[in-house]
Amino acid sequence: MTTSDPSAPVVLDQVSVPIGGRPVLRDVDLTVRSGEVVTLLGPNGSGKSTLVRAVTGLLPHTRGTVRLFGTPIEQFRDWPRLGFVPQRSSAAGGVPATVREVVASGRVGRRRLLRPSGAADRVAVESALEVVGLVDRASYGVSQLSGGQQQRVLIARALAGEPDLLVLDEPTAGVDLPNQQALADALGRLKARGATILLVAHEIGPMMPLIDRSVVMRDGRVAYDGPPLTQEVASHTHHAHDHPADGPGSHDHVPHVASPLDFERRNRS
Ligand SMILES: Nc1ncnc2c1ncn2[C@@H]1O[C@H](COP(=O)(O)OP(=O)(O)OP(=O)(O)O)[C@@H](O)[C@H]1O
Repeated sequence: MTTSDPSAPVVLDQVSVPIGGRPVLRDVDLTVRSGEVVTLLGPNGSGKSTLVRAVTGLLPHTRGTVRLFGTPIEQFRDWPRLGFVPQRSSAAGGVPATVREVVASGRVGRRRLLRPSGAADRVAVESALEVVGLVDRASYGVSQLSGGQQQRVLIARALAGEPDLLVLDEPTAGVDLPNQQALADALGRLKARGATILLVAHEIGPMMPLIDRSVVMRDGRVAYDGPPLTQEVASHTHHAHDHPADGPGSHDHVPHVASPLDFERRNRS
C-alpha cells in the first residue's frame, strides 16, 4: 500500500531483504499509521519475521527505504520510541533475574547514561507489571513462570519503555487462552494511549477486536493489505503438510492462517 503520510510510524517503500544471498523480502510496500494496530499474517517462511526485523533495524535491507516516524532507518536515533517483543524463546535465558528486573531492563533506553532509576522508571515498571497482570509475581524468578507468563514478562518489558510503536513477533504462539486474553487487554490499553502496534500473529483469538488492518505475506511479498480478516477467516487454520504444493522446507510448527484467497479457494472446492 502506498502512503500519503511519510511521517507514519512505519513506512516501507519497495523494500527488499536478502538472507544468505537469497531474496527473502521482495519489493515490500507497507505503511502503519499512527495509532493503528496491524497484524501480519501468512504461512511459515513467508517473511513475516524478516519484515519485523527489518523494521526494528536488526536486519539490513538492500533495496528500497524503511522509515520510522518519518526518518530513514539509517538516520533514526530515537530507539526508545520503539518496543520490540521478539519471537518467543525464553525470557529467562538462564539468567536468574526476577520478573521486576527483566521488566525494569525495558527502561534502559529511557534513562540517561549512568543515572540510577528514578520515580518515573519505577512507576512505568509497576504500571507495566499491572497491565500484564504480574504484580503478584514481580519478585519471582522468571524461570519459575510458565511459558505464557514469561511471554507477558517480555511484553511488560517492552511496555515499560512506553513505546510509541510496539512490534511483536508471534506473542501468542503456544500461549493458552487466559494468557492470550491478558495480552489482548494489555495491547488494548496501549492502543487506548495512542500507541501504534505491528503484530505478527498466527493465533488472533481475543486480539481480533483491536485489529484495524491485516497484511498477509506470501513468498516475501505482500499478498493482501486491507480490512482485518474476520474471525472466521483468521481462525480458519491449516497445516502446511495439508498442502504439498507449499513444497519442501515449509514445514509448519503451528496452525496458521494463509491468505484470504486460500480461504476462498478452499471453500469453493
Ligand atoms: N537466519 C536465516 N538464515 C537463513 N535463512 C533464513 C534466516 N532467517 C530466515 N530465513 C529464511 O527466510 C524465509 C522467511 O523467514 P521468516 O522467519 O521471515 O518467515 P516467517 O513468515 O516469519 O515464518 P514463521 O511463521 O515460521 O516464523 C524463510 O524461508 C527462512 O527459511
